[in-house]
Amino acid sequence: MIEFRGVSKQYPDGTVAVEGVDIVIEPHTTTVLVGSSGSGKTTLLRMINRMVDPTGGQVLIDGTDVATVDPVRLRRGIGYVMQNSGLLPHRTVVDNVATVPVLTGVSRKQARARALELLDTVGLERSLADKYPSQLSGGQQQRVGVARGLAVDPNILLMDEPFGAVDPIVRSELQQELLRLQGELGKTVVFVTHDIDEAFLLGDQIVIMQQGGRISQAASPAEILAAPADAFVADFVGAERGKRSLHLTEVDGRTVVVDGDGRPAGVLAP
Ligand SMILES: Nc1ncnc2c1ncn2[C@@H]1O[C@H](COP(=O)(O)OP(=O)(O)OP(=O)(O)O)[C@@H](O)[C@H]1O
Repeated sequence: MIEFRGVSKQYPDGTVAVEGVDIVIEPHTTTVLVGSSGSGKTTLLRMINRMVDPTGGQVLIDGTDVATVDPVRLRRGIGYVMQNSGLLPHRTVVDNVATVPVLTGVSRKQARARALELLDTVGLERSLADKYPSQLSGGQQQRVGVARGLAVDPNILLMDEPFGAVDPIVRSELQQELLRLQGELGKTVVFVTHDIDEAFLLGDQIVIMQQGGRISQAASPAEILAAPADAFVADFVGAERGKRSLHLTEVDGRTVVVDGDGRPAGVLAP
């Protein structure tokens, strides 16, 4: 279990990124931190693996304050997947996945064998193993990033906008893949996104952040939809959903799909 207790973060320049946050993240569940740009999502995520240290409060993993754990040792049990995959460009796919296990003392041969298995796990052909990241599509690179995050077999997987930089179709595939993976692996996943639809799809728990790094609501998708905590949540959930809600209209005898802003999104085949 991951617990935030009264956590705040003020950066040295005075910016308050996170203010008095309390969250409980149950094991083997997915929690999505969602909110607009600058609402403190990445800062919160990075406090779990001590890439950022809080200036107030505590972050606990299974009851232990992470401030008391050596960061390098802590990160061995926590996978991290970032936007744009963060792969090393001069290393092959298999080496990118195997790098951290090798650093932690696993033999090269074993790490490579495990990396190849992980390519299977994330739905990549093993024939890609000896290619370089630039030879892969954006979606394939993100899958390698997920494989790398899983390489040390962590209990906790942190994902910072991992699907933000790919096109909507690939994004949808990656979301489905993550749901499948999570069903198989049952990690404790903490996922950051701007996209409320992505949050509703992936999250067991959704934490809606507002500017100034305060939580507006932390609850299941159903609870948030049924009873938004305040006008901010209602607006955030409603406005975002409205934008994406599609409806059909008839134009010149053809059925056109129109989004919530009135823009045509496609034409249905007759
Ligand atoms: N190292 C830093 N020094 C000073 N201010 C920072 C630093 N990192 C982040 N901030 C500020 O803290 C606030 C929260 O940033 P953070 O990146 O956590 O938000 P976010 O919700 O993840 O945003 P985004 O969705 O744009 O990534 C912002 O105002 C940001 O400018």
